Amino acid sequence: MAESDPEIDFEFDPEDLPEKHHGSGPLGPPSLIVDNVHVKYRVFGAKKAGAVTNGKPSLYNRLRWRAQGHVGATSEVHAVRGVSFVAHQGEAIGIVGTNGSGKSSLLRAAAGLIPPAEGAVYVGAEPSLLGVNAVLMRQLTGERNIMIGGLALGLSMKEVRERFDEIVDFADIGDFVYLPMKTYSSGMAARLRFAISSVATPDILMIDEALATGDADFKQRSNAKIEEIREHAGTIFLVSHSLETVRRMCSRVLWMDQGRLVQDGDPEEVTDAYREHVRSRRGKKGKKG
Ligand SMILES: Nc1ncnc2c1ncn2[C@@H]1O[C@H](COP(=O)(O)OP(=O)(O)OP(=O)(O)O)[C@@H](O)[C@H]1O
Repeated sequence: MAESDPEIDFEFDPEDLPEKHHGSGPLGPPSLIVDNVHVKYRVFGAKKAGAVTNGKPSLYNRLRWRAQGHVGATSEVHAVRGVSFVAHQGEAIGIVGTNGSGKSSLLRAAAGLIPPAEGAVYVGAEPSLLGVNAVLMRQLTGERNIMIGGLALGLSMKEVRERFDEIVDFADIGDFVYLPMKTYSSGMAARLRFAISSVATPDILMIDEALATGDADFKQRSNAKIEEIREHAGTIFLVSHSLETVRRMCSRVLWMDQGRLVQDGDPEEVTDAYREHVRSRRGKKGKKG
Protein backbone atom coordinates (compact mmCIF):
# COMPACT_ATOMS: atom_id res chain seq x y z
CA MET A 1 0.00 0.00 0.00
CA ALA A 2 1.27 3.40 -0.85
CA GLU A 3 1.03 4.93 2.56
CA SER A 4 1.15 3.50 6.02
CA ASP A 5 1.34 5.55 9.13
CA PRO A 6 1.58 3.87 12.49
CA GLU A 7 -0.24 6.77 14.15
CA ILE A 8 -3.39 6.24 12.18
CA ASP A 9 -6.18 4.49 13.96
CA PHE A 10 -7.53 2.29 11.22
CA GLU A 11 -10.42 0.95 13.18
CA PHE A 12 -13.96 2.18 12.93
CA ASP A 13 -15.84 2.23 16.17
CA PRO A 14 -18.59 -0.29 15.44
CA GLU A 15 -21.20 1.87 17.19
CA ASP A 16 -20.55 4.68 14.74
CA LEU A 17 -21.19 2.55 11.73
CA PRO A 18 -24.34 2.58 9.68
CA GLU A 19 -26.33 -0.61 9.51
CA LYS A 20 -25.25 -2.93 6.80
CA HIS A 21 -27.47 -3.47 3.81
CA HIS A 22 -27.53 -7.02 2.73
CA GLY A 23 -28.84 -7.58 -0.70
CA SER A 24 -32.44 -8.23 0.16
CA GLY A 25 -33.67 -6.16 -2.77
CA PRO A 26 -32.73 -6.66 -6.39
CA LEU A 27 -29.25 -5.59 -7.36
CA GLY A 28 -28.80 -2.41 -9.36
CA PRO A 29 -27.22 -2.49 -12.80
CA PRO A 30 -23.51 -3.31 -13.06
CA SER A 31 -21.25 -0.36 -12.27
CA LEU A 32 -17.88 -2.00 -12.66
CA ILE A 33 -16.71 -5.21 -14.31
CA VAL A 34 -13.31 -6.66 -13.55
CA ASP A 35 -12.49 -9.34 -16.09
CA ASN A 36 -9.58 -11.70 -15.46
CA VAL A 37 -7.33 -8.90 -14.24
CA HIS A 38 -3.65 -9.49 -13.58
CA VAL A 39 -1.39 -6.87 -11.99
CA LYS A 40 2.37 -7.21 -12.22
CA TYR A 41 5.08 -4.95 -10.86
CA ARG A 42 8.61 -4.89 -12.16
CA VAL A 43 11.11 -4.54 -9.38
CA PHE A 44 14.58 -3.38 -10.27
CA GLY A 45 17.72 -4.61 -8.63
CA ALA A 46 16.53 -8.01 -7.53
CA LYS A 47 19.21 -10.56 -6.78
CA LYS A 48 17.77 -13.04 -9.16
CA ALA A 49 15.81 -12.12 -12.27
CA GLY A 50 12.37 -13.67 -12.34
CA ALA A 51 12.17 -14.23 -8.60
CA VAL A 52 8.94 -13.25 -6.98
CA THR A 53 9.62 -11.14 -3.95
CA ASN A 54 7.23 -10.35 -1.22
CA GLY A 55 8.60 -6.97 -0.28
CA LYS A 56 9.08 -3.71 -2.15
CA PRO A 57 12.65 -2.43 -2.27
CA SER A 58 13.03 1.07 -0.95
CA LEU A 59 13.70 3.93 -3.33
CA TYR A 60 17.17 4.18 -1.82
CA ASN A 61 17.91 0.53 -2.62
CA ARG A 62 16.54 0.81 -6.12
CA LEU A 63 18.71 3.87 -6.81
CA ARG A 64 21.72 2.18 -5.21
CA TRP A 65 21.25 -0.96 -7.28
CA ARG A 66 20.88 1.08 -10.41
CA ALA A 67 23.99 3.10 -9.58
CA GLN A 68 25.79 -0.20 -9.17
CA GLY A 69 24.75 -1.14 -12.67
CA HIS A 70 22.06 -3.69 -11.85
CA VAL A 71 19.85 -2.13 -14.45
CA GLY A 72 18.91 -5.33 -16.17
CA ALA A 73 18.24 -7.32 -13.03
CA THR A 74 14.54 -7.17 -12.47
CA SER A 75 12.07 -9.43 -10.83
CA GLU A 76 8.37 -9.53 -11.22
CA VAL A 77 5.77 -9.37 -8.51
CA HIS A 78 2.55 -10.92 -9.71
CA ALA A 79 0.30 -9.07 -7.28
CA VAL A 80 -3.14 -9.89 -8.77
CA ARG A 81 -3.70 -13.18 -10.57
CA GLY A 82 -6.74 -13.39 -12.79
CA VAL A 83 -9.44 -11.77 -10.68
CA SER A 84 -12.97 -11.36 -12.04
CA PHE A 85 -16.12 -9.93 -10.50
CA VAL A 86 -19.04 -7.67 -11.32
CA ALA A 87 -19.97 -4.84 -8.96
CA HIS A 88 -23.47 -3.38 -8.99
CA GLN A 89 -24.92 -0.03 -8.08
CA GLY A 90 -25.91 0.15 -4.44
CA GLU A 91 -23.41 -2.49 -3.34
CA ALA A 92 -20.84 -1.91 -0.61
CA ILE A 93 -18.03 -4.35 -1.27
CA GLY A 94 -15.38 -5.11 1.32
CA ILE A 95 -12.00 -6.50 0.34
CA VAL A 96 -10.17 -8.56 2.95
CA GLY A 97 -6.93 -10.51 2.93
CA THR A 98 -3.60 -10.73 4.69
CA ASN A 99 -0.79 -8.23 4.08
CA GLY A 100 0.48 -8.36 0.54
CA SER A 101 -2.47 -10.41 -0.73
CA GLY A 102 -3.17 -7.88 -3.47
CA LYS A 103 -6.10 -5.88 -2.08
CA SER A 104 -4.70 -2.42 -2.85
CA SER A 105 -3.35 -3.52 -6.21
CA LEU A 106 -6.76 -4.87 -7.17
CA LEU A 107 -8.39 -1.64 -6.06
CA ARG A 108 -5.87 0.49 -7.92
CA ALA A 109 -6.36 -1.54 -11.10
CA ALA A 110 -10.16 -1.40 -10.73
CA ALA A 111 -9.83 2.35 -10.27
CA GLY A 112 -7.79 2.70 -13.42
CA LEU A 113 -4.73 3.96 -11.56
CA ILE A 114 -2.55 1.13 -12.84
CA PRO A 115 -3.06 -0.73 -16.10
CA PRO A 116 -3.70 -4.45 -15.78
CA ALA A 117 -0.96 -6.63 -17.27
CA GLU A 118 -3.76 -8.83 -18.57
CA GLY A 119 -7.54 -8.65 -18.50
CA ALA A 120 -9.75 -5.59 -18.50
CA VAL A 121 -11.79 -3.29 -16.29
CA TYR A 122 -15.09 -1.90 -17.57
CA VAL A 123 -16.88 0.90 -15.78
CA GLY A 124 -20.37 2.34 -16.13
CA ALA A 125 -21.23 5.35 -18.21
CA GLU A 126 -19.96 8.04 -15.90
CA PRO A 127 -17.40 6.70 -13.51
CA SER A 128 -16.10 9.11 -10.93
CA LEU A 129 -13.20 7.59 -9.33
CA LEU A 130 -12.15 8.12 -5.81
CA GLY A 131 -8.78 7.56 -4.39
CA VAL A 132 -7.25 10.96 -4.88
CA ASN A 133 -4.24 9.88 -2.83
CA ALA A 134 -2.31 9.30 -6.00
CA VAL A 135 -2.51 12.93 -7.07
CA LEU A 136 -2.11 14.75 -3.77
CA MET A 137 1.26 16.27 -2.97
CA ARG A 138 2.60 16.66 0.53
CA GLN A 139 4.69 19.70 -0.28
CA LEU A 140 1.68 21.68 -1.52
CA THR A 141 -0.86 23.41 0.68
CA GLY A 142 -4.20 21.86 1.47
CA GLU A 143 -5.75 24.55 -0.69
CA ARG A 144 -3.73 23.55 -3.77
CA ASN A 145 -4.40 19.89 -3.06
CA ILE A 146 -8.13 20.52 -2.87
CA MET A 147 -7.91 22.08 -6.32
CA ILE A 148 -5.78 19.24 -7.74
CA GLY A 149 -7.91 16.54 -6.14
CA GLY A 150 -11.15 18.20 -7.22
CA LEU A 151 -9.95 18.50 -10.81
CA ALA A 152 -8.77 14.89 -10.74
CA LEU A 153 -12.28 13.88 -9.71
CA GLY A 154 -13.71 15.65 -12.72
CA LEU A 155 -14.97 18.89 -11.13
CA SER A 156 -14.35 22.19 -12.90
CA MET A 157 -12.25 24.91 -11.21
CA LYS A 158 -15.43 26.86 -10.57
CA GLU A 159 -17.06 23.84 -8.94
CA VAL A 160 -14.03 23.24 -6.72
CA ARG A 161 -14.05 26.89 -5.63
CA GLU A 162 -17.75 26.65 -4.82
CA ARG A 163 -17.18 23.51 -2.74
CA PHE A 164 -13.97 24.73 -1.10
CA ASP A 165 -15.47 25.80 2.26
CA GLU A 166 -17.54 22.64 2.45
CA ILE A 167 -14.41 20.52 1.99
CA VAL A 168 -12.44 22.45 4.60
CA ASP A 169 -15.34 22.24 7.05
CA PHE A 170 -15.78 18.53 6.45
CA ALA A 171 -12.06 17.93 6.99
CA ASP A 172 -12.13 20.20 10.02
CA ILE A 173 -8.60 21.50 9.40
CA GLY A 174 -9.27 25.26 9.74
CA ASP A 175 -6.42 27.53 8.66
CA PHE A 176 -4.11 24.57 8.21
CA VAL A 177 -5.59 24.45 4.73
CA TYR A 178 -3.13 27.22 3.81
CA LEU A 179 -0.11 25.23 5.00
CA PRO A 180 1.69 22.41 3.18
CA MET A 181 0.15 19.01 3.79
CA LYS A 182 3.44 17.72 5.14
CA THR A 183 2.82 19.83 8.26
CA TYR A 184 -0.45 18.02 8.97
CA SER A 185 -0.93 15.31 11.56
CA SER A 186 -1.81 11.96 10.03
CA GLY A 187 -5.42 12.40 11.16
CA MET A 188 -5.71 15.82 9.52
CA ALA A 189 -4.23 14.55 6.27
CA ALA A 190 -6.53 11.56 6.27
CA ARG A 191 -9.57 13.76 6.94
CA LEU A 192 -8.66 16.09 4.12
CA ARG A 193 -8.13 13.18 1.74
CA PHE A 194 -11.53 11.80 2.63
CA ALA A 195 -13.17 15.22 2.31
CA ILE A 196 -11.68 15.75 -1.14
CA SER A 197 -12.42 12.20 -2.20
CA SER A 198 -16.07 12.32 -1.35
CA VAL A 199 -16.85 15.82 -2.56
CA ALA A 200 -18.14 14.71 -5.91
CA THR A 201 -20.68 12.19 -4.52
CA PRO A 202 -19.15 9.70 -6.87
CA ASP A 203 -20.65 6.72 -8.60
CA ILE A 204 -17.83 4.58 -7.31
CA LEU A 205 -16.17 5.31 -4.00
CA MET A 206 -13.03 3.40 -3.21
CA ILE A 207 -11.75 3.60 0.32
CA ASP A 208 -8.43 2.22 1.34
CA GLU A 209 -8.33 2.04 5.09
CA ALA A 210 -6.17 5.10 5.50
CA LEU A 211 -9.27 7.07 4.61
CA ALA A 212 -11.39 5.41 7.24
CA THR A 213 -9.76 7.20 10.08
CA GLY A 214 -10.20 10.08 12.47
CA ASP A 215 -11.96 10.71 15.73
CA ALA A 216 -15.46 9.53 16.58
CA ASP A 217 -17.06 12.68 15.21
CA PHE A 218 -15.28 12.42 11.88
CA LYS A 219 -16.05 8.72 11.66
CA GLN A 220 -19.72 9.51 12.04
CA ARG A 221 -19.57 12.16 9.33
CA SER A 222 -17.62 9.91 6.98
CA ASN A 223 -20.05 7.07 7.59
CA ALA A 224 -22.96 9.36 6.84
CA LYS A 225 -21.22 10.39 3.62
CA ILE A 226 -20.67 6.77 2.66
CA GLU A 227 -24.32 6.03 3.30
CA GLU A 228 -25.35 9.02 1.20
CA ILE A 229 -23.27 7.79 -1.72
CA ARG A 230 -24.60 4.26 -1.39
CA GLU A 231 -28.17 5.49 -1.22
CA HIS A 232 -27.63 7.44 -4.42
CA ALA A 233 -27.00 4.08 -6.03
CA GLY A 234 -23.25 4.40 -5.98
CA THR A 235 -20.90 1.49 -5.42
CA ILE A 236 -18.49 1.43 -2.53
CA PHE A 237 -15.29 -0.51 -2.16
CA LEU A 238 -13.71 -0.74 1.24
CA VAL A 239 -10.33 -2.30 1.88
CA SER A 240 -10.02 -3.06 5.55
CA HIS A 241 -8.21 -5.25 8.01
CA SER A 242 -11.08 -4.79 10.44
CA LEU A 243 -13.47 -7.66 9.83
CA GLU A 244 -15.96 -6.03 12.18
CA THR A 245 -16.04 -2.93 9.95
CA VAL A 246 -16.49 -5.01 6.85
CA ARG A 247 -19.28 -7.11 8.34
CA ARG A 248 -21.13 -4.04 9.51
CA MET A 249 -20.79 -1.95 6.43
CA CYS A 250 -20.66 -4.24 3.46
CA SER A 251 -23.24 -6.17 1.55
CA ARG A 252 -20.62 -8.35 -0.05
CA VAL A 253 -17.00 -9.30 0.63
CA LEU A 254 -14.12 -10.34 -1.60
CA TRP A 255 -11.34 -12.34 0.05
CA MET A 256 -7.96 -12.05 -1.63
CA ASP A 257 -5.10 -14.43 -0.96
CA GLN A 258 -1.76 -14.41 -2.79
CA GLY A 259 -3.25 -12.36 -5.60
CA ARG A 260 -6.25 -14.64 -6.12
CA LEU A 261 -9.89 -14.13 -5.33
CA VAL A 262 -10.57 -16.98 -2.92
CA GLN A 263 -14.16 -16.19 -2.05
CA ASP A 264 -16.77 -13.65 -3.07
CA GLY A 265 -20.07 -13.50 -1.24
CA ASP A 266 -21.98 -12.94 1.97
CA PRO A 267 -19.94 -10.89 4.49
CA GLU A 268 -20.52 -13.24 7.40
CA GLU A 269 -19.66 -16.37 5.45
CA VAL A 270 -16.58 -14.90 3.80
CA THR A 271 -15.16 -13.23 6.91
CA ASP A 272 -15.78 -16.42 8.95
CA ALA A 273 -13.91 -18.48 6.37
CA TYR A 274 -11.12 -15.91 6.21
CA ARG A 275 -10.81 -15.77 10.00
CA GLU A 276 -10.64 -19.56 10.13
CA HIS A 277 -7.94 -19.56 7.46
CA VAL A 278 -5.85 -16.98 9.34
CA ARG A 279 -6.25 -18.96 12.59
CA SER A 280 -5.21 -22.24 11.04
CA ARG A 281 -2.22 -20.60 9.37
CA ARG A 282 -1.14 -19.12 12.68
CA GLY A 283 -1.59 -22.52 14.28
CA LYS A 284 0.65 -24.16 11.68
CA LYS A 285 3.27 -21.45 12.10
CA GLY A 286 3.10 -21.87 15.87
CA LYS A 287 3.71 -25.62 15.56
CA LYS A 288 6.70 -25.07 13.26
CA GLY A 289 8.24 -22.56 15.64
N1 LIG B 1 4.70 -0.40 -6.36
C1 LIG B 1 5.02 -1.67 -6.14
N2 LIG B 1 6.18 -2.18 -6.64
C2 LIG B 1 6.49 -3.47 -6.43
N3 LIG B 1 5.74 -4.34 -5.74
C3 LIG B 1 4.59 -3.90 -5.22
C4 LIG B 1 4.17 -2.54 -5.38
N4 LIG B 1 2.97 -2.38 -4.75
C5 LIG B 1 2.67 -3.60 -4.22
N5 LIG B 1 3.64 -4.49 -4.49
C6 LIG B 1 3.67 -5.92 -4.10
O1 LIG B 1 2.48 -6.51 -4.61
C7 LIG B 1 1.95 -7.45 -3.66
C8 LIG B 1 0.54 -7.04 -3.30
O2 LIG B 1 0.61 -5.77 -2.59
P1 LIG B 1 -0.69 -4.94 -2.18
O3 LIG B 1 -0.23 -3.68 -1.57
O4 LIG B 1 -1.62 -4.91 -3.33
O5 LIG B 1 -1.30 -5.92 -1.07
P2 LIG B 1 -2.32 -5.58 0.10
O6 LIG B 1 -3.17 -6.79 0.27
O7 LIG B 1 -3.02 -4.30 -0.18
O8 LIG B 1 -1.32 -5.44 1.32
P3 LIG B 1 -1.51 -4.59 2.69
O9 LIG B 1 -2.64 -5.20 3.43
O10 LIG B 1 -0.20 -4.83 3.38
O11 LIG B 1 -1.73 -3.19 2.30
C9 LIG B 1 2.93 -7.46 -2.49
O12 LIG B 1 3.83 -8.51 -2.68
C10 LIG B 1 3.61 -6.12 -2.59
O13 LIG B 1 4.90 -6.18 -2.04
